[in-house]
Amino acid sequence: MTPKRGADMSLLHINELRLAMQSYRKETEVLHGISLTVERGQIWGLVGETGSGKSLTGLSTMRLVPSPPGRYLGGQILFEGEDLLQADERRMRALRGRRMGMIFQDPTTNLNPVFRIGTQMVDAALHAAGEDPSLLGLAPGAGRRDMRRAARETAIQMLAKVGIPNPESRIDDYAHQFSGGMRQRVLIAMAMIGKPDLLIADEPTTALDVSIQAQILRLIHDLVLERNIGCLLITHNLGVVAQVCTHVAVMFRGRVLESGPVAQVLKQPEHAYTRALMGAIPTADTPRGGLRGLAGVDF
Ligand SMILES: Nc1ncnc2c1ncn2[C@@H]1O[C@H](COP(=O)(O)OP(=O)(O)OP(=O)(O)O)[C@@H](O)[C@H]1O
Repeated sequence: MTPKRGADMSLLHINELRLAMQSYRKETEVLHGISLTVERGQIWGLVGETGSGKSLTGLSTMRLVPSPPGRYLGGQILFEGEDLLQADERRMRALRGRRMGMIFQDPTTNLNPVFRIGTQMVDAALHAAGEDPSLLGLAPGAGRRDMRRAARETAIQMLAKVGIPNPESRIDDYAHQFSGGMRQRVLIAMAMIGKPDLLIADEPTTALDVSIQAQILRLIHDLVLERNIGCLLITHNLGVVAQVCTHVAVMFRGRVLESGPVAQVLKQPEHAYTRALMGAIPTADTPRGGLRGLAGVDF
């Protein structure tokens, strides 16, 4: 389907998105009209406490919320003007891995333990290239074998890019042979191999040691800006937002409370909830046990 041009050609424009989830005998609205616009070169932090709807917003963008239990009640998800709520599964499969990449919290659940890293990356690169050899730097008419070879070459380059030492030999290792931080780098390489225009990262560093977290966030930041793509970074940690994001949307109970450039929102938060989240960022001066909890606070 050719996207309709005109109305909104932002990279991603989520417009008044409403989603309900069915759970035992009852349907509950969980996203109450989310609006958000992501342009190239922007890293949007989606921040908020657990259950505020961050992951469902990210998953909706990739149309990965299963239905049932999910049901969209209204709104649009415009990807370069094409409404993904109207797209069929075939169209979404073509977009995922090619135009959109996703990184999840726990790399172990997203890397298949049975296959070598290289096999999974080559498959991802071939999926992204589809029938078009030029996407792997090959001339038209290149055969499957040439495409495989080029895909492996691309995978090695991508592993080098995300900082895996000796990628020519490490590509033939299995996921369990990598440390947690290295696995997350491999997952980033896999998400980026199809040269996506939009990257969605859901708590990509939560499972990692603090020292490794900063490196991985820096890597995502640099890749997004270098390739001039857009990124949605889902986190419950406003400190992460302050570290790498250009923009932030603060979510609370299925709504965006406030959004805008990070410098602006963090400097002059309009909402008490944002101020409370900021109070939860540890600083060098924070005494042990001195962080304020937000549980039970009603905004
Ligand atoms: N499969 C599901 N069935 C029913 N309700 C769900 C389902 N998945 C999520 N929800 C509900 O939707 C709301 C938003 O969930 P979501 O996972 O998007 O929150 P989140 O902000 O990403 O939280 P977390 O930081 O814990 O991942 C929550 O109230 C959650 O209970």
